[in-house]
Amino acid sequence: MLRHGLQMARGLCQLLSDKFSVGLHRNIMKHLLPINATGHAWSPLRNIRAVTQMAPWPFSSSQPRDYSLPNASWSAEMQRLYDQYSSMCEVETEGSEKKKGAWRRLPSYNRTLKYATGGRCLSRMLQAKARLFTRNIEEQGAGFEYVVFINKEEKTCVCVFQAGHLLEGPPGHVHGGAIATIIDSVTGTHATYISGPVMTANLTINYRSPIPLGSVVLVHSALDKVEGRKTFISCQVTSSDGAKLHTEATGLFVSINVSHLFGA
Ligand SMILES: CCCCCCCCCCCCCCCC(=O)SCCNC(=O)CCNC(=O)[C@H](O)C(C)(C)COP(=O)(O)OP(=O)(O)OC[C@H]1O[C@@H](n2cnc3c(N)ncnc32)[C@H](O)[C@@H]1OP(=O)(O)O
Repeated sequence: MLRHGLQMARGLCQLLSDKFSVGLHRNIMKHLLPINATGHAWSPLRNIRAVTQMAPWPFSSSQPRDYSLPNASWSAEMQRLYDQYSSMCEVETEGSEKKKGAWRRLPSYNRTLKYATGGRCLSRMLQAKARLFTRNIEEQGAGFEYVVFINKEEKTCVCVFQAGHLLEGPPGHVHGGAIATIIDSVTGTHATYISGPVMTANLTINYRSPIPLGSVVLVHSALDKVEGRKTFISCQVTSSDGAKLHTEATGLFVSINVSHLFGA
């Protein structure tokens, strides 16, 4: 329980770390880290620094898998684009100095908030088996292979996405629902980075040209505006060279108090 709670906390804190105050972290951590290994209440403020800074993973011999890293199923084009954006990311150099780069790769894990109950108690079985929709297929390359990079200065995101054979809709092409899923994931992650915890209120999609199964495409996400609790994002899915437009979308994301996910 502790391991999975901390796993999500690490991802969420990395996502939010540049943007938000300790006050928001306090709210999130209250839900993510309710008890420690000895059953005593955590002090979120006292432990946030340890959680965000801990490395390597202290509670298990194996780190949780970061699905945004390359694997053997990635095509040469996927790898090329990963390398291209990675080369523009900030990197730790010797002596822990950071080389400045506008881009940052976002890590990705296959568990989401473990304690979210949807307003009622989930069974332990369901909690244990819950997996992030896009990261629930064990066979590498069969489903969603993707990595998201965020540009902190331009407030844009790019996702390099390779659609596997299980995402077929029309013969030889990607299912519209799978395209909607990757768009929701990228724009939702982007909105979370900009505004903190959000939920998708509206997603409008125009499918312009089919995406061949197995191909690599780019999902470009841009911030349109923030109005109070509403974050508006627009998105384009293009071929990897940018020449062909596959899909266009706009999304509205509404900021939520995390307790919204806990039935409060
Ligand atoms: C916790 C974070 C974890 C992060 C981890 C990150 C790592 C992992 C990344 C994975 C990334 C996956 C990203 C998937 C993201 C989902 O797929 S979320 C799932 C799908 N979405 C839902 O289930 C949402 C269901 N709907 C709701 O819960 C509620 O309707 C909402 C959206 C929270 C809004 O309810 P509310 O808080 O009561 O707000 P409400 O007062 O109704 O509306 C606020 C404003 O928005 C407007 N509005 C609301 N809905 C609409 C609408 N449909 N159209 C137009 N305007 C609207 C209202 O008119 C109002 O406007 P103003 O009057 O302020 O101008």
